[in-house]
Amino acid sequence: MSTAIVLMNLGTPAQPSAPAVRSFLKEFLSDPRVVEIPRPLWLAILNGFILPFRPKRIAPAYEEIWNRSADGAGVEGSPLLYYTRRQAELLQEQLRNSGRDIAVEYAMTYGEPRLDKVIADLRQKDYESFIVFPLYPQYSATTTAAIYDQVAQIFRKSRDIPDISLVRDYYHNPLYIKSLANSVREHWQVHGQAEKLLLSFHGIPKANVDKGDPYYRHCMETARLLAEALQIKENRWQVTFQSRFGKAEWLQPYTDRTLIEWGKSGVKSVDVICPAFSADCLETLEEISVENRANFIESGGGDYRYIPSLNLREDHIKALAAIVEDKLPGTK
Ligand SMILES: C=CC1=C(C)c2cc3[nH]c(cc4nc(cc5[nH]c(cc1n2)c(C)c5CCC(=O)O)C(CCC(=O)O)=C4C)c(C)c3C=C
Ligand SMILES: [Fe+2]
Ligand SMILES: [Fe+2]
Repeated sequence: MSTAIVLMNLGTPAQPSAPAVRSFLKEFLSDPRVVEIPRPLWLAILNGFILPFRPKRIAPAYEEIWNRSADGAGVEGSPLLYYTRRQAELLQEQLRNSGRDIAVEYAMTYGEPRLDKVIADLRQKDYESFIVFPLYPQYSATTTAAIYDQVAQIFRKSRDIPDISLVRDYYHNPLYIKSLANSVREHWQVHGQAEKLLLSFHGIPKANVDKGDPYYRHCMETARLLAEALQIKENRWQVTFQSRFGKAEWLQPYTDRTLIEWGKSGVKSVDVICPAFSADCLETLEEISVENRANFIESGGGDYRYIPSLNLREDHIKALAAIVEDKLPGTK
């Protein structure tokens, strides 16, 4: 039976323009998995207060990061899309090198390429078995479950459903942790070790965790495993949560406030890593590398150094290959 893998990430606007950002945000923020406010109220807020203003404010930030991939490839487009496409190509190569002739494609939860289209194309080519692999190491209903919903929706009307499996999370995978640890050590070799290591995860509303989303636990466990691999003392690292959206309380402590406090209290240097992002994107290249750098330095902090996402690192691709191998028919 021929198996195909579909790597998935969140999605990104087609262009760094206000209309393209608006259509991306409309699709993304209309998903009830992403925002759990009662539908009629939320749609009124989204259409009346968010979509008329946010795209104009965010489009210049997308314009800033467009093309800015860490490997300097200068490929036109969104870094998230670029990295996901290259991750798929490299994962296919990696699997071929270990004797597995498997197709690896990619899709986005919102925007293009769409999962339904990618799966339909693969079925046309006679693939009968699929592994859908969300590139979110830590599970959250806001991200991973949204992909599960799409998979269920795609096959809702099929009589003959293919063999399909999904990767739920991989925050505890030893090769993922090793790859994070290697990236920090390599960064230290070049820049030296900063006074603090900040592990900034994308936030979600606190209420989601209170209602049972395991995301917070997955983030804390990722941090513990990484600190253990790096053998750093507890007072040298801190977990924070970034990208707060709206007025409700999100997971704390917040990245921006922590960096401002550290700046004010005279922290001389900080290394920042974002373990929830398998690829650099707006949230790392702009919010972390630009906005939060300014927060730290303008409040009196010293050196601010961003450690890139795992992106196309060889050890990252090997970790992804090992996770896939565990899911392949006959191996588990
Ligand atoms: C509104 C609620 C949001 C939740 C919940 C959320 C969870 C969440 N998101 C990611 C990963 C990414 N988010 C990205 C951008 C982004 N996220 C939100 C909102 C929520 N995210 C918005 C509105 C945006 C768009 C930018 C903006 O308007 O501020 C991205 C980057 C996309 C890109 O084009 O580069 C990623 C990746 C995770 C992992 C997560 C929960 C765990
Ligand atoms: Fe997000
Ligand atoms: Fe953001």
